[in-house]
Parts: sequence; structure tokens; C-alpha cells
Amino acid sequence: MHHFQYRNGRLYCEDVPVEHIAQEAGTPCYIYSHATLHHHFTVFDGAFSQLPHLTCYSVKANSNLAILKLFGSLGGGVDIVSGGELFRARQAGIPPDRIVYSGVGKTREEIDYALSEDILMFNIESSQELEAISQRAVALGRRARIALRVNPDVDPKTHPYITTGMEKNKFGVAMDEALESYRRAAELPSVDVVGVDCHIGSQLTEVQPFVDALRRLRALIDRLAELGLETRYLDLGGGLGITYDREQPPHPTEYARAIVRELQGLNCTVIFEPGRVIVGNAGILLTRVLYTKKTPKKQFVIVDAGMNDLIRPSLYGSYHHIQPVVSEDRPTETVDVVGPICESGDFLARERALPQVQPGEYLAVMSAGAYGFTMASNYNSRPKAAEVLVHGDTFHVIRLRETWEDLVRAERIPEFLQ
Ligand SMILES: Cc1ncc(COP(=O)(O)O)c(C=O)c1O
Ligand SMILES: N[C@@H](CCCC[NH3+])C(=O)O
Repeated sequence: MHHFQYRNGRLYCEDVPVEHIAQEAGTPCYIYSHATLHHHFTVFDGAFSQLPHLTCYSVKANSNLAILKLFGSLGGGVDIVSGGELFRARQAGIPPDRIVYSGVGKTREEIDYALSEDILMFNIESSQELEAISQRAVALGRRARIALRVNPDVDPKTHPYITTGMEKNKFGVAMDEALESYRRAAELPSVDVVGVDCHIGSQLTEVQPFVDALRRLRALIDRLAELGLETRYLDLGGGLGITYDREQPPHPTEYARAIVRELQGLNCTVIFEPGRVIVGNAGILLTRVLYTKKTPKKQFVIVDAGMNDLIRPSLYGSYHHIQPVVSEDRPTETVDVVGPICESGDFLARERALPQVQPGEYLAVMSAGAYGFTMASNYNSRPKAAEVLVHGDTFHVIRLRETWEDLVRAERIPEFLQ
């Protein structure tokens, strides 16, 4: 479904020309399509309609309150990895019984907060974390529902920085240790063992690694049943990829078909934690060309968005399609699209064939809805960009552009320096 399209040579998001947004909200600016977000969520969630399931959108992909509110209103829950994400989710009205909490480094403060909110399930990543959660639940007079995040050791065939379910990764508990940990969990006070969890990586473009992981989890579930431990929730994590360039990831319905086939005969609620597949292609980063510059070796297009706004190209060498907002016939040239940050690694594209562009014109960096704004920083004291949600023929600023004042607000000069 394409809600970013050219009409009469102008790029639109739904029924709004993106230039209008740039003029009002300034650049750089993230723009999301409500219709795309809605469509992606309902397609994913609907693909599992024949199963008892819960789609827990992964907040880290895009944590804007308006977006969380939308998914909550569609019956979604969330997957969180910090107290800050829990706070956001609650602010957006996500009910605690639709919240699952993963992450290898949950602090005592975060554990206490999640226990006090009575979230659906902690996905436990180590034996020490298990003990800590039990202790805090006892201390607070609460019960902690838990799943063990197991590391099934499958290769998701994605970028090495974003694999999570291989033996060498820091995530989860090794398969061999899982049974022992479950035995221990069953003895611990104030802990209810309710599930099994895994998440093997992000931007997967094949179904097979998901199927392999699921088969290993099913074997574990059978062993747990022999110990008298019933699995009420099977959490399969997120990770389904999207098309940035020429990738051909499975459509959510194809992914669902493969998963449902493997679940025959299992009697539990299945949880999914999709992030990128829901929001990735629902957003763009809009930027303005500041200058063009030719050096003996290179042709640069210098834009007002940098690695602090969108770090994926610098961090993973990721591809994002870049296109002028005004489409017209012009010669192409091979350029590096770079930002204003004082790092040579600050680029949005390298050696990219792009129509010849002029200072002042706008470029759209496509597929920027996931891990765009959420990974933004204030490096070089750059205020974070605004975020805008388009809904039909209107648009709403869902996060104001930061100001220079915002950047210094939390800082204090001690008296001896004044
Ligand atoms: C535990 C967990 N769940 C879900 C996700 C969401 O992943 P994706 O955006 O690839 O669907 C991630 C990120 O990889 C994660 O670490
Ligand atoms: N941030 C990564 C994905 C990591 C997912 C988090 N576990 C990206 O932009 O592709």
C-alpha cells in the first residue's frame, strides 16, 4: 500500500504535498502516514486471526505517543525494553495486561515499576535477573509472570549487529540451560512461569530461521509440560524485514502461514513483537539541500539531516532510497549525500545515482519510519527533528522540533564556575 506517491510531479503523503509540511514544520522532519500505519498493523494482526494471539508492537522501532495510541486502539499491546518505554506505553493508554518486557539489563527501579504496573510478562534474559525479579516481587508483595527468553542459536542471516538469537549474542538463556532455569523459576517465590520467548534478530528476509527457532521452542515446551509447567504464552518476538532496496522479505501473510503450520496442536496464546514491518515503510525523513560541492574525487550533496537524525546508514551501512520531492526530468549524477555533522561517517548515501539537485530543494529519505527518530541523538548540539502524522488531507505535528533552549535545559553550571 503506497501512501507516499507523486501526483503532478510532487511527492504526497496521503493527500498532503510533503513540501507543505516542510514549509510549516521545517526540516529535517519525520513524516508518517496514518493510513499506512493502520494498514500495516491490521494486515499483520489480521494474518493471525485464526489463532489466540496478541500483537505487541515493539516500541523501540518508533515510540511516538500518537503511534502507540493508534496501535493500542487497534487492540495491540507493546513489547518494551526499558522503564522509559513502559512509561510511554502507559501514557499512550496501553493496558498493562498487553505489555511484555524484554532486555538483558533491567534495573531494580525498572523492575519495581513494571511490577507495580502488573504487566503481562517479563521476558527473563539471565538466571541473575530471574532471582532479582523474584526478590523484588516478594519485597513489593506482587507476583511476577515470567517467560524465559531462550536463545535458540539459529542464524537469521541479517546484519551481524542485529542478530540476537545466536550463541555468541548477549541475549537470552542458552537452550541447554533453559530447563534448569525453568525448574528454578518454578520454585521461586512470587514468580509464575507462564511462557516461553525468543527473538532471533531484525530485518529477516526469509521465513526459515523463524521456523527453525519455533521448532526448537516447541521441543522445549514439550519438555516443560513433562515437568508440569504449562506454557500459556509463546512469544515469538519480532524481526520480519521490509524492502529498503531490492530485498524480498516474505509478506506478513506468508510469514503467518509458515508459523501457523508449525503451531498445530499447541494450545496457548501466541505473542508477536513486530516493529520494523509495521512502521518502517510508513515514514520518511524529509531534508533540504543546503549546498552541493564538487571536490577532485567526489560530488557531495550536503543536506540538513545528519547521522544524528538517521544513524542507520552510518551504523550498519544501510540503504535508504533518496528522491527529490519534485520529480522532473533531469540528468543524474553519482553523489554522496552527507549531513552537517563533523564526522566523515556522517552520510545518508554513498556513491548514489541521484537526479541533479539544487540548494533549497527538498529530498525524501524513504523507509525511515523504524529506528529513525528513536535512534536520533543531539550530537553536535543539534535539536531533534519534528515528527508529523498525516491523516488524509491534514497533518499533525506529533512532536515539536527541539529548540536550542531544550538542549541546555537539564544542564547546571556549579556555583564555583559561575
Ligand atoms: C526483543 C525484541 N523484540 C522485538 C524487536 C523488534 O524487531 P523488528 O523491528 O525487527 O520487528 C526487537 C528488535 O530487534 C527486539 O529486540
Ligand atoms: N536498530 C536496528 C535494528 C535493531 C533492532 C533492535 N533489536 C535497525 O535500525 O535496523
